[in-house]
Amino acid sequence: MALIWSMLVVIFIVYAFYELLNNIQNRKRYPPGPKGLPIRGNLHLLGLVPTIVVSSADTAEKFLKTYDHIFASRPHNEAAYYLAYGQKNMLAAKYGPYWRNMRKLCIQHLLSNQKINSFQSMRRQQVELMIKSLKNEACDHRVFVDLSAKISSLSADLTCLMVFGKKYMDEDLDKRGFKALVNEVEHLAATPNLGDFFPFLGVIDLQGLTRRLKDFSKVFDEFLEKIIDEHVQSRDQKQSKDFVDTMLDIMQSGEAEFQFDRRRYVNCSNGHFRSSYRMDTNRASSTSSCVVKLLRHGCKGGHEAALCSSTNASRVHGRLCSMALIWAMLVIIFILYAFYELLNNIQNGKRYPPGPKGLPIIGHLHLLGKNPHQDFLKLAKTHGPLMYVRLGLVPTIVVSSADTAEKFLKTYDHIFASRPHNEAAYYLAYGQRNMIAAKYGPYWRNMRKLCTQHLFSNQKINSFQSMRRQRIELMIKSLKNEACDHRVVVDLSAKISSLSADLTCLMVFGKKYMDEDLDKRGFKALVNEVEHLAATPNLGDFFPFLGVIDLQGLTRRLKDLSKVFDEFLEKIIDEHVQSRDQKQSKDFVDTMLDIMQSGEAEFQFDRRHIKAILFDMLIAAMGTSAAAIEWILTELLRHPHVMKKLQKELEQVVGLERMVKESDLEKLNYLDMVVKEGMRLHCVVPLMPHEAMEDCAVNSFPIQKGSRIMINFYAVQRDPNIWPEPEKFLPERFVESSIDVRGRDFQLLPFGSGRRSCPAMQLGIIIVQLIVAQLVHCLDWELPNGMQPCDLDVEEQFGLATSRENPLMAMPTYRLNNA
Ligand code: HEM
Repeated sequence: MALIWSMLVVIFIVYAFYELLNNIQNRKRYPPGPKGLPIRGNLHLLGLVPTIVVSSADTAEKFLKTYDHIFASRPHNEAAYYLAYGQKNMLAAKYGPYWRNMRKLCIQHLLSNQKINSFQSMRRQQVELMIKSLKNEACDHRVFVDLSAKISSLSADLTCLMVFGKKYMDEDLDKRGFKALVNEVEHLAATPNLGDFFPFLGVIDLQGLTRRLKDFSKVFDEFLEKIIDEHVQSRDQKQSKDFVDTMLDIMQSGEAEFQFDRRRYVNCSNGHFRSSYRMDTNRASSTSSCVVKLLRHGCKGGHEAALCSSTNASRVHGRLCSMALIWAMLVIIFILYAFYELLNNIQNGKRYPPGPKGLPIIGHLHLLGKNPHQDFLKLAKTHGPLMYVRLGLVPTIVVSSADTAEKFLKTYDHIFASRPHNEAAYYLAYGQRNMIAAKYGPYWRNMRKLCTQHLFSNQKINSFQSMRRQRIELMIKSLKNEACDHRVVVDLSAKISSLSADLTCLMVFGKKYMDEDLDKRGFKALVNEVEHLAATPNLGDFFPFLGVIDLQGLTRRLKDLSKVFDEFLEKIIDEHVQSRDQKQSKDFVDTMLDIMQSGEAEFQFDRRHIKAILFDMLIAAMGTSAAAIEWILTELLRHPHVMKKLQKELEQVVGLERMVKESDLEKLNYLDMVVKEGMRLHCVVPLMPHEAMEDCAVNSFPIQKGSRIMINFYAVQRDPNIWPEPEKFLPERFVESSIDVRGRDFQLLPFGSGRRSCPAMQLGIIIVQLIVAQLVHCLDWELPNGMQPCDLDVEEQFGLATSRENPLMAMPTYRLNNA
C-alpha cells in the first residue's frame, strides 16, 4: 500500500502545483465559488470540468441572450453518447450546422403551429378517454388513484401518437415496459458519470454505467428500428403522413442539407419521445413544475462555452486545454502499479484461487453491473466455486457452492465471522455500530445476545401474534373492499411493503408510525434510498483513500439520509423516555433504555448504540420479508397449478369459513415447500460480505487476513449439481426431502449460516408463511390486462434486500364464504 499512497500523494502535489502555476501564468480570474479540493474540483461533481453556475435573471440573460451564440453548445455527455448514437440527438448535439438543420426539420414537421393544431382532435380524444376511465373508477367507491401513473400514461400516448402515428403498448418496447425503462434511462442520465467529469475515466467505466447505457441503447434501438420498418412497409397504403413518414421521405429524397440516415432520424424521434416522456415521468404536479423539470434538465445537460470570452469580468473556459499532464501521470501510475503487483506476486509466490483476468488498479470492478450476484454466478461457471477477484484494492473471495460455503460458514466460521469496512454503514449506522455491519468482537456478541433475548426469542415472537393477526386482517379487509365490485388492479408490492412496515414499527417501536413522521418522502421511499445507496458500489469501499474525496457524491447523500433517520430515531427515544412511567408493558425501545440507564451492559451502550440497533431492525426487517413474499406470489402467479394446489391444501386444513391462524402453519406441508422453493429461486439477500480475521487456507488456497468473502447464496441455491433444473419453480422437489432453510443444509441458505446468520430467522419464516397463506387463501389472483402467466417478469433489483424491479400488479377476488 505504501507505494500506492506515495504515488497518490505525488499526484495530488503535482496536480495542485500545476493548477496553481496555470492560474498564475494565465492570470485567470474565475467567478467567486466555494473552496475546492485538488483533482475533485471546486464543485462536488464536476471534477476537471470548470463550471459556471448561473442563478439570477440578469446573469441568465447574459448567457441565454447577450452571449447566446457562445453558450449554445452542449458539453460531452456519456449518457447521450451511448443512448443517442454518439450524441447525435438534438437535445445533446453540439452547436453547429448539424444541430441547426435537425432543429429546423423538427420545428417544420412536428412543432409548427399548423402541425400542433393538426393533432388537436387526437389530444381531445385521448384526454377524454382518461377522464372517462377516471369517472368509471370514481363512480361507486372512493378509490385511490395513482394520478402520476395516469398522467404519465396519457403523456406517453400523446407522444407516441404525435411522433409515431400510433400508440404502442408496454411490451412493444420490452417486457419491463415504457415507464420502467424511461425511468431507468432518466436515472442513468441523472447519475453523475465520472466519465463526464474526468474524461479519461470514461473508458474504464468504474461505475458500470456505460455497460448499462449500452444495454438500454440496444433495447431502444430495436424498438425504433421496428417502428421505422413498420412505416417503410405501410407507406404505400397510407393516406396521411406522420412525422416518421416525413423523415423517411427526406432521407430517401436525399434533399437534406446534412448527412441524414436511419441513425439520425432515429435520434430525432428518440429525442422528442424521451424529452416529452421525461416531463411526465417527473411526476410534475402542475404545468409550471413541468417547465421547471425541463429547465432542470437543461441545467443538467448544461451549455458549453464554444469560445473563450469575457462576461462580467469573468473568464469562462471550455474544457481544460491541457490534459497532457494528467494523462502522463495516469499512464505512469498504471505502469508502476502493474509492475508493483507483478513483483509482489513473484516475491511472495502467492497462489490465489482461480479467477478472471483483472485490470491494473481497478481489478475486477468493471465486471460487475447492477446485479453483481448474477455477474459472479456467470464468472463462477468459468472459474469455479472458489474464485479470486480484486475489487479495487480489496482482495475478494467469491464462494459459489454448498461444500465451499460450509468451509467458510462452519469449518472456519471463527475466522470469517467479521464484516469489512462499509462506507454506507459507517455514515448511516453511527460508525458501523449496528449489528449487521459490526466487526466481530465483544461489542457485536453482546449486541446480538441482547437482540436475540429481547426481540427474537420464541416467547417475544409469540407475544406479537395478536398484533400480526390484526394488521394482516386489516390488509385482507382492504383488499376485499377493493375487490368486491370492480375488477381493480392492485399494486401488491405496495400493499405487502406497507404491511411489513407496520409490523416492523409495531414490533420494534411499539407503535405505528405514519410516513410523514419520518420525512415528507415517506418510509418506503427513504428505506428504498438507503437500500439503493448501500447497494451502489462505493469507491470508498474499494479504494479506502478515495472515501474522503467522495468522487461519486455518495457520502453527501448518505450524510443527508443519516440526518433524517437520526431525527426520527431521536424522536422515538424521546417519546419513550417521556411515557415510561405510564406504561404497563415494555417494548424493545423501553428495554434498551432500561439497559442503558442501569449501566448493566457489559459494553459501552449509549443513545448512539440504541439508534444504530433500531436503524438495523428497521432496514433488515422491512425489505427482506416483503421481498420474499413478493417473489413467492410472483412465482404462484406464474404457476397457476401450484397456486391451485396450495389453495386446495388450505381449504382442507383451514376451510373456507375462516382465515388462516398461525397455529395452522405447522400443518401446511405444501405451503412449507412453496416458501422454501420461492426462497431458493429468489434469494432475498444474495450477497452479504464477511471478512477474514486471520490468514488461513481453504481448499489449499491461502486467504489473506483482511480479504473480503462473498458467499454468493444466489449461486449456491442455483447450483445445477445439487438442484436439477435450478431455474424452474418446482416446490415438489422438497417432497420427502429433509432440506431446511435454517442454515444446517448448505445448499439452501436464504438466512445464511453460522455466527453471522440471520438472528430473526424464525420470525422471518412465520411472517412470510403467514402472509403468503393468507393472501392465497382469502383471495383468488389474476394477472391484469389479459397478461399470460409466462409473461410476468422476474427482473431483480439488487439491494440490501433484492426485490422485484417492477411492482407486482394483480386483480384480487375474495374467495372465503364469510363475504
Ligand atoms: C425473509 C426474511 C429474511 C431473510 C431472507 C433474511 C436473510 C438474512 C441473511 C442472508 C443475513 C446474512 C447472513 C450472513 O451474513 O451470512 C441476515 C442477517 C441479519 N438479519 Fe435477516 N433476514 C430476514 C429477516 C430479518 C428480520 C425480520 C430481521 C429483524 C427484525 C432481520 C435481522 C437481521 C440482522 C440484524 C442480521 C445481521 C446479523 C449479524 O450480522 O450478526 N432479518 N438476514
